[in-house]
Amino acid sequence: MDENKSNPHSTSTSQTTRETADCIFERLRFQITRLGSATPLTSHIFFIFGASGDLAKKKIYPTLWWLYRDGFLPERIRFIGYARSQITIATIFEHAAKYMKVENHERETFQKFVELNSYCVGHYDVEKDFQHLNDEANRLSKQESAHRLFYLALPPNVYESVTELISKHCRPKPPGWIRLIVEKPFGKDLQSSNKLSEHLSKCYVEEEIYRIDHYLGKEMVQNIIVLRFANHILSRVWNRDSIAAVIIIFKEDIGTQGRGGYFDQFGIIRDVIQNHLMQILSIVAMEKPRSTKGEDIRDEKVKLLRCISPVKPEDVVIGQYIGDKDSGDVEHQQGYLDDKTVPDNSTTPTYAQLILNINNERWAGVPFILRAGKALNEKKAEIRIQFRDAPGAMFDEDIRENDPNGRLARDELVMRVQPNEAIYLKLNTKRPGEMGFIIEETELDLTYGDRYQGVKLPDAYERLILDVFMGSKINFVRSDELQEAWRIVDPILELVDQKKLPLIPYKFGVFGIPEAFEAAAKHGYIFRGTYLWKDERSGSITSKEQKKKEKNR
Ligand SMILES: NC(=O)C1=CN([C@@H]2O[C@H](COP(=O)(O)OP(=O)(O)OC[C@H]3O[C@@H](n4cnc5c(N)ncnc54)[C@H](OP(=O)(O)O)[C@@H]3O)[C@@H](O)[C@H]2O)C=CC1
Ligand SMILES: O=C1O[C@H](COP(=O)(O)O)[C@@H](O)[C@H](O)[C@H]1O
Repeated sequence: MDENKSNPHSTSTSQTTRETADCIFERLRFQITRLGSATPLTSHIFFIFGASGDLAKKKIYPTLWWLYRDGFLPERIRFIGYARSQITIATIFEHAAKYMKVENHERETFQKFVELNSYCVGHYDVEKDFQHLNDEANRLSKQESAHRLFYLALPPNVYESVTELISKHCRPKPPGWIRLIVEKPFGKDLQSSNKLSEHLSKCYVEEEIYRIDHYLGKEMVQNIIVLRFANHILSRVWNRDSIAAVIIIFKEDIGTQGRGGYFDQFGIIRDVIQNHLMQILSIVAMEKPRSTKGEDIRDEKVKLLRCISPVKPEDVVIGQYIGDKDSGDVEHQQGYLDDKTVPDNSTTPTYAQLILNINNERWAGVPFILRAGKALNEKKAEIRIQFRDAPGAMFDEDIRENDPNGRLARDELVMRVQPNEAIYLKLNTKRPGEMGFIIEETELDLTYGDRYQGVKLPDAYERLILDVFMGSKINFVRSDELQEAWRIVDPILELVDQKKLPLIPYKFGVFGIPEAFEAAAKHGYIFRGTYLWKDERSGSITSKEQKKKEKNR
């Protein structure tokens, strides 16, 4: 018998899930109105520059749709796409369709959203095109003082002219405000980044600029601050006395997939480490901010970055993927240089590991290892805090008998940013049921999918675009943070660009580069390879199933 039918008070799982999600949305909407900055009745215009491009199609249009669908955007809003391509808004929506994930019951709402969108053709450096865009915006919003948000989903070579012409021709009349969302890369090195910052500061005040780093919008990255500063038990051990090493890992199981034109000019250090991983590092290691205000948090991040010396060449390992001709997977047979958008003899790294030292009282001597690679065996991002060995030799005999490594495993706190967000603490326990002290590794586990069933975690772009509407800058990068992050990697980038560091080839689909593991071990990060994550231990999940699950999320 169907229990739900017989009991009017019971709900089906999907109903419960929907209700949980509704409660969360309701709470969020309340927070937004309380913060008041989205001012629901004032007109807003959201401009998407580079509307014909990849990011716009995959992330920006879908995010705007989800925010609109869930009732987070101001009532009076228009969206205007802008690019050089002679296309229509219909074409843009056709291309973005598969990323929008519109459900059948949402069709009517979606249609309303589509009707709020339009597209303007124009160049990125022609004054009259921007004047025309401004006229069009005024006509559509019927208000010259509508608040305006500009998303620059554009390659960096046009940032300067676009930002100048927006400021010159497309500012709203007061009291309308303007907010400019700038995508990374913010420059190519310290010098070009400073030049861009100087240029922006001539046309905009800092409050108007939102430098987006989408990792700052990820649930687990946002949780680091709470985990660290709302748990006394952790704050006592969060230092060099207890922590042996910290490793922040980014892995992708795809290659450049046709984005080689962009990637080859930047490489993995600029693409991922200088921004996403350095941002994570600064939150993991900063001192406690005075408050949760954006400026207080960013002040602490900058202070921390200032304690890091530029990376030394001996602390760097770089690599480039090659095709694995024996692989059954056609994509894995293609190396980086086989990508048609990559120059034939490119030496751009697709894998890098940098080991940093933070010269302050809390962290001196603790290696911070930043590791990122494309075309590896899995997609994963995580932070591992490895604690020091348990002192005293009490279990030595028992370990020698039972453990091939002859030493106790180190405790490790892992924050899995993606996929399947989780926080788990790896610990040693007595193997249950055994007579003696047979020790095995296990975990205290907070897997979000189990603990928070039915809770929808918004996509990083959803949170960040909403932040811009609300005028919250906590999750955006300040110019001095940016400057410090570039300072740390700048000398290494110079050596990489001059081809002065050995580039290690690795096969598409491998776990990583042995030289990087050896360097991490030499600095004190011990990887035993004996621990199995709970799902792997129980055999309940194979990596293919894991992938499938992730794809369906
Ligand atoms: N794609 C992604 O997944 C991510 C992208 N980003 C960042 O977002 C920004 C946009 O990326 P993405 O959408 O991939 O880029 P695209 O290469 O798709 O470029 C976006 C649009 O810019 C215009 N454009 C492209 N090349 C040039 C050029 N040389 N000169 C002038 N205009 C040009 C094109 O529009 P038209 O010709 O119609 O004017 C194009 O549709 C970049 O800064 C990138 O680093 C960040 C994170 C992820
Ligand atoms: O910024 C970038 O990030 C993506 C990875 O983002 P994720 O949210 O899927 O982890 C990366 O593929 C890309 O090269 C880089 O520009």
